Amino acid sequence: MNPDVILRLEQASKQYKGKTVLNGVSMEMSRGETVAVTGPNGSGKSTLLKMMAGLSALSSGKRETIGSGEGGTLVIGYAPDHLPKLKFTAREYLNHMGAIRGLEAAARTRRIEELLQLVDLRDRPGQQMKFFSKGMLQKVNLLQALLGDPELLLLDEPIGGLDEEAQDALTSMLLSLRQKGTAIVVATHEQALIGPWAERVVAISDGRIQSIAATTDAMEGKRWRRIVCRWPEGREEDAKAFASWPGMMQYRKERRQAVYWTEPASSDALLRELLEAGASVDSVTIGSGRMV
Ligand SMILES: Nc1ncnc2c1ncn2[C@@H]1O[C@H](COP(=O)(O)OP(=O)(O)OP(=O)(O)O)[C@@H](O)[C@H]1O
Repeated sequence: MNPDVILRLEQASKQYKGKTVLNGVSMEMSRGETVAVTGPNGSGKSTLLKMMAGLSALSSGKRETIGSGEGGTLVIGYAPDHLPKLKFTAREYLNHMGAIRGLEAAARTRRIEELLQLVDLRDRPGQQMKFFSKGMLQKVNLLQALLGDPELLLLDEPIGGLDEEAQDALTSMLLSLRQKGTAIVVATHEQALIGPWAERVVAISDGRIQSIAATTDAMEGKRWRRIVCRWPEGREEDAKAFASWPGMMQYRKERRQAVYWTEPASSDALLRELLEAGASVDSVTIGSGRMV
């Protein structure tokens, strides 16, 4: 595994009662990498995040993680798409979650107060979460994911219910976490949330990755190699599997051709592997900036 890779899914599939909701998904997350997962309702975004979090078992395929926690564990923070309305106050709930994550009492209180400073929760003293608005619950949800100082942060539709001010605060929080080296995956419908902080956008539909693309902001001035090749009939899955090759910036299927944009440092190895795997290369182009 590439030394920066902290999580890897290989041909991961998920079935619920015989119905396939994720089908052969391969993807890697590296330290500090930021990814937005987009796709229509029911396409499998939440399922993908739960599998990445280790909360939902794979029906088939492989999940590997390597982190800097005890014994190489990866410290993951996960915020589901909503929190239930519980009979706890925000502090009680966060304290409870912090204890589950193994934070000792003093550190827990410090961390909770530090995190509460980041969001303007506006709860009343002693107010239980069952009386919280959707936006207030969402803020607590985000904070519980950040409690353990995660190396990988997984946020499922974090923007739902947040007012404009809170959305801006979330974006700047994601940017500063990225600078700190936290890897972030956000499942979202909101284009506004993608641009400023995500480097890659993974589009899924019908339980499969349809494309992986670098965002325009992330591409500014970046150099790439564009490799166009043809795969023999029936090898679509192999063609797509290369989309998660290390250094891959974008993959697109164009009629009978597969087009890969890769970082220059990875392009020779990628070319060799493509040829060895049976693809025939039509062209290699050098470029920078927007990938066309
Ligand atoms: N626990 C479950 N049992 C049975 N089916 C499930 C379960 N969880 C998800 N599904 C099904 O899996 C499919 C993918 O659901 P998922 O929640 O991952 O999609 P999504 O892209 O996150 O959708 P949305 O944008 O609406 O949140 C859906 O058809 C859903 O009904």
